[in-house]
Amino acid sequence: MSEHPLWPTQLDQAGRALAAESARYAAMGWMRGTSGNLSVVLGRDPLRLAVTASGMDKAELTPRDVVVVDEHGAAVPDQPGPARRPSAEAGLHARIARVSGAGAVVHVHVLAPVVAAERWPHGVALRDLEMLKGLGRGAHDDVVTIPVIPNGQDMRVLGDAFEAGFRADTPALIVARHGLYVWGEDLYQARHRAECLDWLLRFVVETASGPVGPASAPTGNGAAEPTPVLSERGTP
Ligand SMILES: CSC[C@@H](O)[C@@H](O)C(=O)COP(=O)(O)O
Ligand SMILES: [Zn+2]
Repeated sequence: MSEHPLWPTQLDQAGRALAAESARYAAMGWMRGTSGNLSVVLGRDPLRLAVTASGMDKAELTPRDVVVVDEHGAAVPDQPGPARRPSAEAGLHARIARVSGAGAVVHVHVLAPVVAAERWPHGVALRDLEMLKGLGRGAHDDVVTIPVIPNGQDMRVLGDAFEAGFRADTPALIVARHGLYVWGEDLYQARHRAECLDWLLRFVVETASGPVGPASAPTGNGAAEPTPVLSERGTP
């Protein structure tokens, strides 16, 4: 018997949405290989999320390739669907959903955030760009700093680092040398934010100037000097 009587219906709806969104991100090249994962909140008391199953081709997910997890990202007993392992990063999804109050969290392996974090490892500052309105922020007279945390495999450590830098008005996080997390009220708001943020981060990466070298003094971007990166064409 399921923990919650609404689960089978809720999970079916969530599974359809998660599979459709995953296919869309995969077609965009943001979920290469088996990378990336998505979640939606099913309930808050106690916290329960439907998260994409681990290690699967995210272009090919079916509505049954989702797992219900708890506030720590652990699969709860008596899942309605087939046995699946939850995303290895479900713990960070749950933490983000709990701390931010978001209804959906998306994690994609898109390149621009990772390149930006390489250049500004203490946070990527964005300002004076119309696309900031897509994050719910001002196009002018506002500086939006996207936090950067180090990569790791322990989701509690990543969750602590996320929470330490969390601001309610900044719905995104870059995990260095890894990828991007964005959240919103639902999967659609989260995607719209992710798309705007990709544009913004591509802009700052492609318009950044200055020598490539070890991180040092702050720059006009409000973060650190660049460290070595490859361009999107793969050249230094
Ligand atoms: C190219 S595999 C990348 C994974 O290690 C991980 O970072 C990822 O995004 C997907 O993990 P998953 O467990 O399938 O949700
Ligand atoms: Zn990942």
